[in-house]
Amino acid sequence: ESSPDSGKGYTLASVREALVRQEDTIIYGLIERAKFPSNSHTYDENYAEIKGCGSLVEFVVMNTEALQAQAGRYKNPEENPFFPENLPPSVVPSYPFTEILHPGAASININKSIWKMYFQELLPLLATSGDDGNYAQTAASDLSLLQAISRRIHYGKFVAEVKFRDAPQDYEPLIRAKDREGLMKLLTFTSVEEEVRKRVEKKATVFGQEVSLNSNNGDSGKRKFDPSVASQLYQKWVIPLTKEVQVEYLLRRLE
Ligand SMILES: O=C(O)C(=O)C[C@]1(C(=O)O)C=C[C@@H](O)C=C1
Repeated sequence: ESSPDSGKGYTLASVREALVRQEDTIIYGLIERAKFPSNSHTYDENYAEIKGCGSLVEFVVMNTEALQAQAGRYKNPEENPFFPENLPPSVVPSYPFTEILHPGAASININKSIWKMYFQELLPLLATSGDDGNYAQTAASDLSLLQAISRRIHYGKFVAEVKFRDAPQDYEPLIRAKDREGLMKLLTFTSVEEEVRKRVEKKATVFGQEVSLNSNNGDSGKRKFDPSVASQLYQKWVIPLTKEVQVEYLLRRLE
């Protein structure tokens, strides 16, 4: 058995609880990004003219990640950088994070796909067209939302680990056969996915409403963003990519 045997506190129920809490962070992130219009200069390589960085958002993300790496962010196995190349080492004392994951987990980082999805698919649904000049703030809100989405998707590593520990006899033959389809089927719980999508849409509706003290006005019906964007995000990208991470993790689990 090559796996670390610590991490007994992790159960399928506890990792699902963590996923539920992360929904809040993602929805707040959507609300914060929706506060700004599209601000296309943030993403325009010809606008920023920053050497070696491309667009302003890349400049902000690369430099923020470098600073956060020094402050120890990526010592936590839940965190995965968007630009892992040339990150400076941590300058702070290390914390003994529970080593529940198989070492192969470190080689899984699908942030390139998440980045593409975010800018090509999600942002056009979320941001209304316009320009208010707040490019730095826009880039900062993109980064914190990207980090929340990335953390959730890569949390699939933890989900896969507890599923494997709960039923190694079911997973091992599929892993040895490199049977991606079989693994995908075994780790899928359709009814749980349905619950996740419904809860996310409900949270997006509740968190996104205008709160008024004047009870006569009641709910003005004004929304901070379209709740269906949150459910689409989960249905089309977050859940499928979390499952992809689980398959990738399981394929490395017996190495
Ligand atoms: O809760 C699980 O079992 C997960 O694997 C997480 C998740 C999700 O991404 O929300 C993914 C696959 C399952 O079909 C159900 C839900």
